[in-house]
Amino acid sequence: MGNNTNLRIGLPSKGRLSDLAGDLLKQAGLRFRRQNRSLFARVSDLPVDLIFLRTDDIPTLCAEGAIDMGITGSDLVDEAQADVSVRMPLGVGRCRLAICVPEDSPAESGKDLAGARVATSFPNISGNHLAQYGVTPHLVHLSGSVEVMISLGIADAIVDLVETGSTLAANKLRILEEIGTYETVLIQNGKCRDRVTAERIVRRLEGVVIARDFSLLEYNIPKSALSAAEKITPGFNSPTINPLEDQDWCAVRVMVKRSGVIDAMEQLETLGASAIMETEITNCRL
Ligand SMILES: Nc1ncnc2c1ncn2[C@@H]1O[C@H](COP(=O)(O)OP(=O)(O)OP(=O)(O)O)[C@@H](O)[C@H]1O
Ligand SMILES: O=P(O)(O)OC[C@H]1O[C@H](OP(=O)(O)OP(=O)(O)O)[C@H](O)[C@@H]1O
Ligand SMILES: [Mg+2]
Repeated sequence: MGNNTNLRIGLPSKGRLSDLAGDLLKQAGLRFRRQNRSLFARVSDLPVDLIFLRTDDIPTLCAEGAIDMGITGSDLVDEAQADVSVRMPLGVGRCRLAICVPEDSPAESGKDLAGARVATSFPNISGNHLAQYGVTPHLVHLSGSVEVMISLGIADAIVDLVETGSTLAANKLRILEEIGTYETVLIQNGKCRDRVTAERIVRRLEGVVIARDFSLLEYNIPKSALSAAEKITPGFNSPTINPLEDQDWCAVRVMVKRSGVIDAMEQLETLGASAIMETEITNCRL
């Protein structure tokens, strides 16, 4: 282990969030090298140690103070009922938690699950969700491969994560009801060892997460159409507008949601804009 005063951040040691978390930190300028499967890495030039842990242990270990911050799924934070605060969503690892039943089940909602056997890795979330209907199912707590439990005869319904839905289709299951949507988050505990460094980490990650979500759009527009153009591209705060040699025109620089860039470009062109250019940004401070 490193120095006892260094900020400790817990990262998934394996699984689908492991690379996503490591890439985010690297893009945010944290330089580290994880020696083959080592559970610990020191960050260059910052008083930060990275501890590689199981994704589902990170909320509890953060609440207990073993780590000060962590990257994990918000589903796992809720399930662990851990006393941590979510500092920011990280824009990756989006998924839904759903109650699922066989395709040919007559059930119409979670209310129809009274007395049913429900297999899940999320007994707390599932139990609390069904309790709001006054339904207390028999919960079978498993750590994985939950979808197969209905055909094994262990369960009548399951509660599991759904992303594309292909695992459900392969097991001839359908969604009965969605419980919630989740994503990868940065968490922090209340007794953080080094708050100044923790804030620097939050600001750095914010820069990366916002940059991944936005593009920089530049275009020239007749001044007469400027206010209409500003409605299409209002910007993060407000657009930057510069004069052009032709006094009837101006140049605009503005942040635009990446998912809406093509649409915005088409609308601007229709308004009479020219030289419309999208630039990808990798990091920003707003
Ligand atoms: N399709 C998905 N299925 C499961 N989890 C997903 C999915 N998409 C995003 N996630 C997120 O990833 C978390 C699981 O991360 P984990 O590191 O355990 O990966 P894993 O690939 O499921 O590993 P394991 O092989 O141990 O099950 C979930 O809690 C959820 O937040
Ligand atoms: O909707 P989909 O895109 O099919 O994704 C959802 C599936 O992926 C996860 O399983 P995982 O691959 O983590 O296997 P596990 O059950 O061994 O954890 C999850 O538990 C679902 O089974
Ligand atoms: Mg899994």
